[in-house]
Amino acid sequence: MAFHTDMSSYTSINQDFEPLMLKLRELLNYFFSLSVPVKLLYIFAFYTVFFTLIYIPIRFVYRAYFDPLSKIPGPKWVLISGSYNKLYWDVLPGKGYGELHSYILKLHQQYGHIVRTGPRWVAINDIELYQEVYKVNSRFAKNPHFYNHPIGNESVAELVNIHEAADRRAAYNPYFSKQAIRKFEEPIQEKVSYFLDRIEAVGDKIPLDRAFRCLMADVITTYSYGKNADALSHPEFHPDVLLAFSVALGSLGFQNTFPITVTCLEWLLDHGLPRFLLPRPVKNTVRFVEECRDIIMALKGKYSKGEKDVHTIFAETFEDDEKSGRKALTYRQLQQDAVLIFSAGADTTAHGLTTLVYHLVQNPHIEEMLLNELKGIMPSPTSEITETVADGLPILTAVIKETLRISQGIPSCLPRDVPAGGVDFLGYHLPATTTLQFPAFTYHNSPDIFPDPTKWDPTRWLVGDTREMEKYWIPFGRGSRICLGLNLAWSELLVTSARLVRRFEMGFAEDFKHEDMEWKAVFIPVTKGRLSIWVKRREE
Ligand code: HEM
Repeated sequence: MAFHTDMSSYTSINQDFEPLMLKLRELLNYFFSLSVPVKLLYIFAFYTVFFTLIYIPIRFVYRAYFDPLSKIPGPKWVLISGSYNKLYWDVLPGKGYGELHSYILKLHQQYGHIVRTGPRWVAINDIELYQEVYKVNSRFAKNPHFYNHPIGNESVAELVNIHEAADRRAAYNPYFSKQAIRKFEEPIQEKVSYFLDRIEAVGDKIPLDRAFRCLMADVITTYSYGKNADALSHPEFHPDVLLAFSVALGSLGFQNTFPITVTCLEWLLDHGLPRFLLPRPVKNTVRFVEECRDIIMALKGKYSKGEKDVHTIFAETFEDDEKSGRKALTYRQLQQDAVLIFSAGADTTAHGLTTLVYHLVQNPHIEEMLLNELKGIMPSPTSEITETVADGLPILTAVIKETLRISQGIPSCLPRDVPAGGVDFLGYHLPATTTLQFPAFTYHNSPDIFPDPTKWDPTRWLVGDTREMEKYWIPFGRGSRICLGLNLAWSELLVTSARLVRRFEMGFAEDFKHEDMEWKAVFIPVTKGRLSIWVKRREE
């Protein structure tokens, strides 16, 4: 069979393209003749136009209509860019900053129990599914993009590998059991006594939120490192160490989005960058991290010489554990855990106590109920109360539970990833690596479970069957990654609030403004301003 080719058509196509090719060649010649900066400018302009007019719109259409998650309801704007979402909620100052939890609550009210909140993010409002995801030995691991801050990505809280995390926690768990904390009661009582004396001496315009932070910092450092940070003796309750910690906390979103900046800073410091060139907050933060590291390394040195007289929760991490096969922690892991335990132990509990006093002052009838309960056990305003006794008091327990519900514990989303094989939730298939969000804020604000949910009302815990409320009460998280310091925090909350309320009448100071108690979620809740109060010792 013969093939007949019509060569004349090829010739005509070539002729059609010739002017175009010539134009293109001219353009290229022109481009190569430009200086380097102008060339770079052109490249930048080309990419900008390509990304905004072609890549982003095509990707958006795919995400909105063809992606496996596209059937899940939710607003469309969140699909434009995951990176932009991160900037909007965690980095850029503005309406969104620290408010993702409340946005998610609104989305549930609008779209239902499951809602798409980003290209790969799905938020869920269903307590049975929460329990499935946050259970002991769950297959849903912590999300590696969220739990990734250069200052802590090797710490126990940011370990995303389930087995590694279980191993590390096994080293710390014995120090955080109820019995272990009870053995430590004396130093807690001592520090609470000093705290009460200090605020009594100040009397008026006490920045109580800061004083609570100092108290918690002193407890956690004594408990963890066997070394008191001595924050409470600071005249304004604002020592450098806590200032540094606030800076580190405030920069978490930035660190997470631009980790390279911290890596560069570390590299520069290791290679001789003079400290005086750093702005004061950064300098303080660097010093804070280094101090935690030095304390922990000194302890390790002592332990390796057999001097084990100092109590430290790090004892099991200094050497290999032959029985379980666990390796000793590296220098960096130890440093990061030292920083983490300090930070996890100070601000969370302090924010809870701040919220407690803020509401108690506004609800004298609850204060009266609590005081009467306490008077039955603490005969004088300066009486102490043990954790064991305090733990059985119904009104005190109700006040703390309601406070942690309102103050949220950690309001951030604490995201978990769908494991290999995907899952079917609420009628939708969620493929592996979908990131699930279950902020406590959603559950603590369920109106069917907690009627009038924004109202601080401890009496709701005192009537009828509270089992359903307990299920929805998740300030410490649940499952294998539940708060490591839960028993310590509970003990601090009980003892501090009981002794504070028994000893003092309290009121807002003249300079206090309610708007100062508005908070944003910077991982944990951070209030806009100070809880400024006066205290007066109650009569015997
Ligand atoms: C009222 C006080 C506290 C609250 C509401 C609270 C809340 C939480 C929550 C919700 C988590 C889970 C985070 C996640 O899933 O990523 C957590 C983890 C953790 N908490 Fe607390 N916490 C408190 C006090 C403390 C204290 C006093 C310590 C002291 C050691 C502590 C140490 C930790 C650690 C190390 C983790 C990480 C555990 C892991 O990832 O396996 N917390 N906390």
